[in-house]
Amino acid sequence: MTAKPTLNITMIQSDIMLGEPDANRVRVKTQMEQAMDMDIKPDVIVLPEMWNTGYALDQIQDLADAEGALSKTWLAQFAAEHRVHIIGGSVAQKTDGLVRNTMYTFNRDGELTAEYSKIHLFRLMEEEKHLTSGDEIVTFPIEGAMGGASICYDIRFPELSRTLALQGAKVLFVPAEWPHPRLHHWRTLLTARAIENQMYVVACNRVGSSGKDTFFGHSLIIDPWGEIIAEGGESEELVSGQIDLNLVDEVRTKIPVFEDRRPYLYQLDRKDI
Ligand SMILES: O=C(O)CCC(=O)C(=O)O
Repeated sequence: MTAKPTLNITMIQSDIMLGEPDANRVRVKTQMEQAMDMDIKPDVIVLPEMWNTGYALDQIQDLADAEGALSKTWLAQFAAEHRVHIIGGSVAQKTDGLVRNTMYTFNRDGELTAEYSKIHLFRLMEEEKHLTSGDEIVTFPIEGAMGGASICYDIRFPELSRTLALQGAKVLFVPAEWPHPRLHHWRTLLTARAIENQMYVVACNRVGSSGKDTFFGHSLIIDPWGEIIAEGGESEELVSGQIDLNLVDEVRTKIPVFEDRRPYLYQLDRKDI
């Protein structure tokens, strides 16, 4: 399948009710329906991180979606019914007794195209005490091109987005629950990932508060030059923008970073440091 050069993206910059998966599903579904009612209908809908439970980590063993079954079923149905790609943010899901922070993606036929579990767990929020990390780097087809999966804290690890780009990803998707006061880090890291990998970055952050954390939204679409195409405010909203996949090739031709790499010089591992 040849790539559709332009894609309309809508990010669901939602608030999330702590520990209430049923209510969150209803809320997110309503917002997705609003997105499909817009004049410019999205080709791709993107949800935030852990939208089913929020960071209800103390109760996560009981709240996590068993094998992600419920989340997968209704996201697949929505994708097929509305003929839209869905980057399903992430959900807490429990498989074989282990809870992971997992992204599911679907194509317009409602077929599951990828399953990615967050590989870098965020100790500042004690994720590592309650969740099990994924151990696989994941790309997926999207309209004839390739998307790369990452979740929130993952963007602090440039090795991940570089590996995804080397595997062919042209768009990096980043569902997040990123709180104040680190807005400067959010913008800077996302922009850097876009510029250094000459790829689009589509980052959907939640809003609202939970415990001591306030999540600032500012969902972003950034192009391969590092220019901001769309940015949300700090309240619930749909944040939309159009991406042009041809621009990725244009930028990579103009400044051939991938040809100029010297990978054999970058081979340090921990024992060499
Ligand atoms: O890296 C950060 O500052 C925020 C990361 C985070 O909130 C997360 O991974 O859930």
